[in-house]
Amino acid sequence: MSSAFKAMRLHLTCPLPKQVINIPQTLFSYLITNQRAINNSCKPVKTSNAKKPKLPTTKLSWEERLSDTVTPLWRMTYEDQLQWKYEHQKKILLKMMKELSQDPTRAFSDHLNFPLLPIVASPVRDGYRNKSTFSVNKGIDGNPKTLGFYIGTGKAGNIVCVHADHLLSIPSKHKMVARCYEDFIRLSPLRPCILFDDGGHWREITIRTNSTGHTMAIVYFHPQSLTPEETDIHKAALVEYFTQGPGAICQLDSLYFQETTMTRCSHEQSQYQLLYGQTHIYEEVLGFKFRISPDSFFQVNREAAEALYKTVAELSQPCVGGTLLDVCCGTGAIGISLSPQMERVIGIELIEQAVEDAKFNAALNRVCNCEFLAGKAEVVLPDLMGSLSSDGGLTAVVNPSRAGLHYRVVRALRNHSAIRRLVYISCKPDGEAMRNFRELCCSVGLVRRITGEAFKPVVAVPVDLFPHTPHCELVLVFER
Ligand SMILES: C[S@@+](CC[C@H](N)C(=O)[O-])C[C@H]1O[C@@H](n2cnc3c(N)ncnc32)[C@H](O)[C@@H]1O
Repeated sequence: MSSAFKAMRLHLTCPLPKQVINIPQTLFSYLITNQRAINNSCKPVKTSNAKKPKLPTTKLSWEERLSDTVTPLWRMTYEDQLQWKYEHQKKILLKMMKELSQDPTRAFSDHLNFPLLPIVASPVRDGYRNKSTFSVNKGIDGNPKTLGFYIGTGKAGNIVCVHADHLLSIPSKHKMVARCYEDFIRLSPLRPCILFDDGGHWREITIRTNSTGHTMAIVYFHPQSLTPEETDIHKAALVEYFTQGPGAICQLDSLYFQETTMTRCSHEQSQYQLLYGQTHIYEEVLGFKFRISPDSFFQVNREAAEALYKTVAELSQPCVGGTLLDVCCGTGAIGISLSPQMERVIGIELIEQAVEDAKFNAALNRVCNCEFLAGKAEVVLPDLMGSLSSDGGLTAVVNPSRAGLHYRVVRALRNHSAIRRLVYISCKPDGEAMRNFRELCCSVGLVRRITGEAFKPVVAVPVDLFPHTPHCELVLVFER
């Protein structure tokens, strides 16, 4: 048995403090005072008839199978993980070079003709996530009110929800809140919402923590045909559970509730309702303080995010003094942390709560040279480019989600001749980002209305934000 495997076994046997597993249910009474709410929408959960999923034919336990799904590198030493990721990023860059070399008018070779610097390790390896989302579905014992992560797929109809107590990437506080929420929904007469049209209500929970231990929980709920008054009863029960019931052990600093009929919903589409506690969570990165709203993005590994932002700052050194465009800026972390070395920072972000946070964060840190614009980058940036002064130079840092940048964003950046250096940060460079790399580097005329000089990649640095998983952030610098 490998030492990593032994370590995991140990982890599996003592995942949480005992009192969290044995939640004293007698302390807590579910506050249902409105019988109509029960009659109308609360069919009891039939656990006895629930079909148990088939046991795996292999000798792997469910926990090992989940680890293999969520953190597939967990069996390797961290040094081996870094080596694996480095080689993987190299393969991706080689693929990029191969694609770029297809452009006959550009003299790209199909090998790496720029440096791939050593991978930057995460300062923390276990329990590093500051945000986790636990799903609700049928567990290994068939209980449909099980909180964890999925094995299997909806398409194959073989989803099993496995408790995440043993997962190396998740901190014990998140596991504790998830277990308590599971206990709560098991006490609730409302059914879980496994499929949106199945009439159930309780959905996933997201837990955010900061480095000082503050905890925010966001419960997602499908209202189905409940009236607001009926829903209020269940919100009150949730608050009671986490403030006076067994869930009080979690010491939540804020509890949010979002009623939603969609998989993912912004605050504008359906409000995040603060049920109790503080409105925001705060985090410190590179000496700057950041306010984070429930709807805002924040890098999941704070310590490694510091390493990422330091890397970006070093790679942006040649542009000191000019204007920085922080495209897809979230709560402003990159722009604000780079603001001391820039004359001006302009951030663009889709999520309104994140833009509000970014503006607040600039003021909180007494940073006066940052401004943040709300909207889709593909709408905001093309309009902005014409009015941008190129005095002192113009640099872009882009950090899109997995969907990559819209073609109009790339076109706007390429067609502004003052941008000589562009830093592209991607956690999935072999996905849609690859299309962006082609659009940034293709010769003029190859892509519709791209008239600006082409970029070329000059240096790449992988930064590991996600130990035990195959993912890492790739920082890729383009110049022209
Ligand atoms: C990977 S996060 C990066 C956030 C930030 N750079 C940071 O380090 O915290 C990607 C961000 O892009 C935003 N986003 C997604 N699509 C966008 C779009 N079309 N226009 C502007 N922002 C977008 C997301 O809301 C998210 O905040």
